[in-house]
Amino acid sequence: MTPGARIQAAIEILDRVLDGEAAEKALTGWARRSRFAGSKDRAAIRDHVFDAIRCKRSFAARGGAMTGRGLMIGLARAQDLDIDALFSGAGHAPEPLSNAEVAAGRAPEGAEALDIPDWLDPPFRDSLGDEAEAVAQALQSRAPVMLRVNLRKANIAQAQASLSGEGIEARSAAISDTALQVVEGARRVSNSAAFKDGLVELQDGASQAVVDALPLSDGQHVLDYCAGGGGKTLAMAGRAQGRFYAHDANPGRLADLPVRAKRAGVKVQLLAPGKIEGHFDLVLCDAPCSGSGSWRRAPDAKWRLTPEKLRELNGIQQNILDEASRLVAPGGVLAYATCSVLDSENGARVDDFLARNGGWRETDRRQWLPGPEGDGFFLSCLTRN
Ligand SMILES: C[S@@+](CC[C@H](N)C(=O)[O-])C[C@H]1O[C@@H](n2cnc3c(N)ncnc32)[C@H](O)[C@@H]1O
Repeated sequence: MTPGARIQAAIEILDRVLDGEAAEKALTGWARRSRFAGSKDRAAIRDHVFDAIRCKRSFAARGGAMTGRGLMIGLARAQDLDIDALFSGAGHAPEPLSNAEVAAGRAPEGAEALDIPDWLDPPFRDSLGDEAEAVAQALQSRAPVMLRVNLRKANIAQAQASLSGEGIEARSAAISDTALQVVEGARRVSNSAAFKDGLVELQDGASQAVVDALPLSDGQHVLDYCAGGGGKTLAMAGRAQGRFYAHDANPGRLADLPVRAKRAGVKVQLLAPGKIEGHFDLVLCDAPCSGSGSWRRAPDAKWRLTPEKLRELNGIQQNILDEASRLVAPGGVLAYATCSVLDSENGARVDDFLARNGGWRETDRRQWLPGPEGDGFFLSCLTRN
């Protein structure tokens, strides 16, 4: 496909996304209908689509319309691409710009320029203070591809050597001593021997840093209360020799965990909702949240969040803290984490829990902002007296 034809494909996919279809579904549907497209075409189109969703407001302003075509004109202007060459009308490229389109478009301003919804601008700024603009800008760009080295199976150097043998270059990252940042060959990772043999997992750097910060030690009974796919369960099991349990309100989410645990060479026991017995030394609640710290990876979530949905999430987070706190042994730790940068999901939830419950003290609180090696994350460790 020519660069122009890739732009036309992105326009068609974005029109579906603007009509309400999820980005991944729109991309998959397009790929299924377009067997002629090679893997490089699909990757380039995916990049265009995700770049445009991350910067939907600012690109629409620059491009003069909130349409697939407007977004791609905005992208071409923002990224200083050759518009006449891309919008040539030749072959499968989009039609040249009309005089009205050439005249349309303006520099975005304020929250629009930062690609933050207007309603969210005040709580976003209140939560992040002087860092708000830098964080919004970080959320406008692509996320790094990060791996976690499974220390049960390899050290950093061994994992790097194995990856390198398959054309994947990865450098160690300051955010965690298990983290590698892939700098070349990212698309080959999931088919590599290092991945299939359990030496590495795909995991964001800040997710790894959160696990590094947990008070884990050998022999503990550890419950991952909101385990989802089990990324953090496996990261914890990679760090210490203990008994690891995974639970999720939606047990279907745990479906892949047994296979992943086997690949990683660790044991994890799954616990069904309502079937948790006893107390644990450490209970991790990686709570459902807005995902605002990881909007680079899932940018449509940024535009779907509403004040009502955020309030609903705050209620769920409060209930999870209450439920999980009952499972912590005396002297044990309740670790509350989100991949959000919004205070209503982070510090405010913990403060509310502490105000309503005696017998706990906060022994750690940390915030990671979206950066070159990781997403935004929050962690609070509450120790039970
Ligand atoms: C942020 S995700 C977890 C991601 C996972 N820890 C990982 O690292 O891959 C949050 C999870 O919480 C689960 N969840 C939602 N409400 C819950 C509840 N009341 N109790 C337990 N889990 C819940 C969701 O099904 C979802 O899988």
